[in-house]
Amino acid sequence: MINQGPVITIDGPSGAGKGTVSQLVAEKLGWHILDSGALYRLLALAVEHHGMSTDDVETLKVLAEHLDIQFKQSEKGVVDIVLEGEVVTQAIRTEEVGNCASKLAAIPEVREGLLLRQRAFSQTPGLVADGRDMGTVVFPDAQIKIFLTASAQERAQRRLNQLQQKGDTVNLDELVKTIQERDERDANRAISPLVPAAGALVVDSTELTIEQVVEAVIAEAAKAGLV
Ligand SMILES: Nc1ncnc2c1ncn2[C@@H]1O[C@H](COP(=O)(O)OP(=O)(O)OP(=O)(O)O)[C@@H](O)[C@H]1O
Ligand SMILES: Nc1ccn([C@@H]2O[C@H](COP(=O)(O)O)[C@@H](O)[C@H]2O)c(=O)n1
Repeated sequence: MINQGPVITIDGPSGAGKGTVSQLVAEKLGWHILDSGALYRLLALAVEHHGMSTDDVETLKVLAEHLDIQFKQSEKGVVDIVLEGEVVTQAIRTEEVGNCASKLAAIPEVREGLLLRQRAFSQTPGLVADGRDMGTVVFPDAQIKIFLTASAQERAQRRLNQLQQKGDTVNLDELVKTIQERDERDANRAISPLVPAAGALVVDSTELTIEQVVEAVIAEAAKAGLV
């Protein structure tokens, strides 16, 4: 595998803060970012848009390899996620799409189809990659590996706040249940299960602020001589 520059991997369960922390660390370091969960979510949305069956795994693999996806820097400084010409930045963030993504993510052909696309994000000056198997499978040679977690209750509360800010009506108990179901599926699947990579620093953010988690990651990068 050719790694173009150093890689920091941030894996962990849903709502642990991976995306938020990855974004801030990447901004501080001036590095690229890979939101690998977005790729699984985009595939789930494409499967739904095309009314495809998830039984035909070879066709799913081809779709994963060739899906027309763009991450476009918009004028407002945010990244627009574009699927087959349509901006789907918000549409991929629902719990429903997350669940479909998690079901597709258990199919080996889907993971194979996305593997090289994910590795292609590794470019100089460096990459912060967030997901479930970044440190174990996609970037096993990464210089820094973080496993970011938090209690299911805290993660559900964070998700609730996030959804309420968008004006969605949600129920905390239902969110805890869906989050636990997704964790269970992600951690127990036969291929690339969600586990801390060997040598990963495990950070439990239940009692930490976002800034404290970012500092912990930057401190690791500094220890390794990356900053
Ligand atoms: N340490 C923290 N303290 C409080 N809130 C946090 C913390 N970390 C993240 N959050 C908030 O929790 C919510 C979920 O965070 P985020 O989307 O980054 O999680 P994630 O791990 O990437 O989730 P997913 O895997 O489902 O995409 C966001 O609203 C974020 O601002
Ligand atoms: N490296 C990854 C990233 C994600 N997944 C699966 O996709 C689902 C959605 O991911 P989010 O991070 O956007 O919530 C997730 O539940 C995983 O099933 C994955 O398998 N590997």
